Amino acid sequence: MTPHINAKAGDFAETVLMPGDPLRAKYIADNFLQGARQVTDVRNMLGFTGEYQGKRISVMGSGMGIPSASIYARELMGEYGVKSIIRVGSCGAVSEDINLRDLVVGMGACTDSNVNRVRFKGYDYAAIADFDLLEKAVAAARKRELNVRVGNIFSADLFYTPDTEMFQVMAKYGVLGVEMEAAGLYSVAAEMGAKALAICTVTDHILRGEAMAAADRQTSLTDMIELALECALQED
Ligand SMILES: O=P(O)(O)O[C@H]1O[C@H](CO)[C@@H](O)[C@H]1O
Ligand SMILES: O=c1cc[nH]c(=O)[nH]1
Repeated sequence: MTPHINAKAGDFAETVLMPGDPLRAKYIADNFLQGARQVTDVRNMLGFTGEYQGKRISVMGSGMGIPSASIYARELMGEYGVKSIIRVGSCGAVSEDINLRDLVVGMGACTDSNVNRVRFKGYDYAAIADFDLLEKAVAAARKRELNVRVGNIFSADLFYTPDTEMFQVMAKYGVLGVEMEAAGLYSVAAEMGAKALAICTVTDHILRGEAMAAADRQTSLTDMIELALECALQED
């Protein structure tokens, strides 16, 4: 057990899907995994392990923001033998050519958080996805003819930022989506010698003020979850 996870040794599979919302973790376990059982519930940050097409896979919530996600990723990779974490999140778009329901794969993650400078002795750490996972996700998306975009995302500390002009800067620099965890998840994985990838569904367009309707949200999340599971299937 760790301070934040009360699973037993061996309860987690080596590959974990990680949404921010613990209830999305339960939804994935209930609807996509066979024989899933709950393995942790500290602070209601639920985690489950089951099977997908015969392969053992886990799913656990990360909470919102880099500090929360970093705790769970660190404990899973450090104490439970987890080798790959695939984030399945939501994000907001800032570019004209990104639309609701698009899937965004975070090849890299910019951030306004200071955590990676703390880790990296004040220098700028380039937070990048594991290339092997990235390749698998892109190949699986092509096979499924999913509309995925691959590139930089931005992991923000503040959901309600006072600096809204920054959204225009992000758009100019080609940021595909704004979310709150990937830049921390990528550096924890690097620190632990493990693999991480963030896949996000565009659930709102920040500059256009659009938000996905509930029915659309369900279908698009399904595309993202199945894509992540397809990647997870190919992990060792
Ligand atoms: O839908 P999830 O995975 O929680 O991701 C996004 O949603 C939350 C903010 O509403 C943040 O965690 C952000 O990263
Ligand atoms: O962090 C997030 C997630 C979804 N939409 C946003 O605007 N920000």
